[in-house]
Amino acid sequence: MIRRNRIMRVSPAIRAMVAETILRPSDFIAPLFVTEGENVQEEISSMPGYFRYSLDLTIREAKELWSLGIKSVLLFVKAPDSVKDNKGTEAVNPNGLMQRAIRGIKDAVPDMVVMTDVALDPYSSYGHDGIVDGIEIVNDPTVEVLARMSLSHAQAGADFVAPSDMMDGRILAIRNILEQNGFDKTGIMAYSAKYASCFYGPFRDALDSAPGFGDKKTYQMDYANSREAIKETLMDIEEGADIVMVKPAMAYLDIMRIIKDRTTVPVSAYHVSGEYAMIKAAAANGWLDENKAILESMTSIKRAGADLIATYFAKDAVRLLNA
Ligand SMILES: NCc1[nH]cc(CCC(=O)O)c1CC(=O)O
Ligand SMILES: [Mg+2]
Repeated sequence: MIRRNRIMRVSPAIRAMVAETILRPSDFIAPLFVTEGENVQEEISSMPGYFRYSLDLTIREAKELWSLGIKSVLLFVKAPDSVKDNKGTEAVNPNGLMQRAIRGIKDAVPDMVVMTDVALDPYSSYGHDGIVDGIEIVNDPTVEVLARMSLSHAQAGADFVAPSDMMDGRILAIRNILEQNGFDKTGIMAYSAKYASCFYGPFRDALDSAPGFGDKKTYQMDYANSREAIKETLMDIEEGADIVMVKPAMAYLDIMRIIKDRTTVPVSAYHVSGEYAMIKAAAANGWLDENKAILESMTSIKRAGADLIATYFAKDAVRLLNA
């Protein structure tokens, strides 16, 4: 025997020397769920250990994330039913919860890269990402609202808007409205290859945003497909996306690898709510070691090509890296 592969695995020191994939705090984007009120902290039933926070506590959380070395947050808001409609009225309210949250976080932690979810579902009386006509989610009227929504986030101080809606043409419309209004330093992180996935279930609990009828399969992608992910992603880049995203993560690492190899912009993964819930549930039963599962998952996502990882485990992962 002249080829002894195990030599490179003999000791922790040797393994560290040849490790190809190293996680860093700045790899992570921490999603935050903001709700109305003061001193409100509500645990999400299907996401144990993860909370909706009122703005005051969201700001406290953002400060802590920054102190740990996390450079970016991705904001979602839980809108009360009373402001939901079929037009996205609240989505463009300059004093809406999202707009206040952006200003609050940028005031308190100015260097934090604030990214914002752009889609109508938290504001939709139908729980859909766009405007509903009959049983259809209509594309072009939705794009028009998403563009205005993005502008209002930029005006509030968002560094990146993150359209998660999967309407056609929204990246171009958003880039145009930002340019026309002088926001030439506001970026777009496009959810480009976003699949219609059961793994978003806990997130919809968090925001009370489950679709009231049907599903999202006429706009989000069919998980049977991979080449379509290339088409979607290359088009988003042509339209002006600065970062593209593959979502969910663990069941889509093949897509991540393809997208990484076919593009030259940073690629983000979204390790979604159901992926978080699976690890939490197994760990709670003593069936998985939670910390090990987190590090293995995150390292694998990065190894597959992700430059950035949005994950509810961001804080845990960084604590583990620093431990
Ligand atoms: N468009 C809204 C949106 N933005 C991010 C997620 C899912 C995130 C997660 O599950 O963690 C969703 C839900 C959906 O598309 O139904
Ligand atoms: Mg698209």
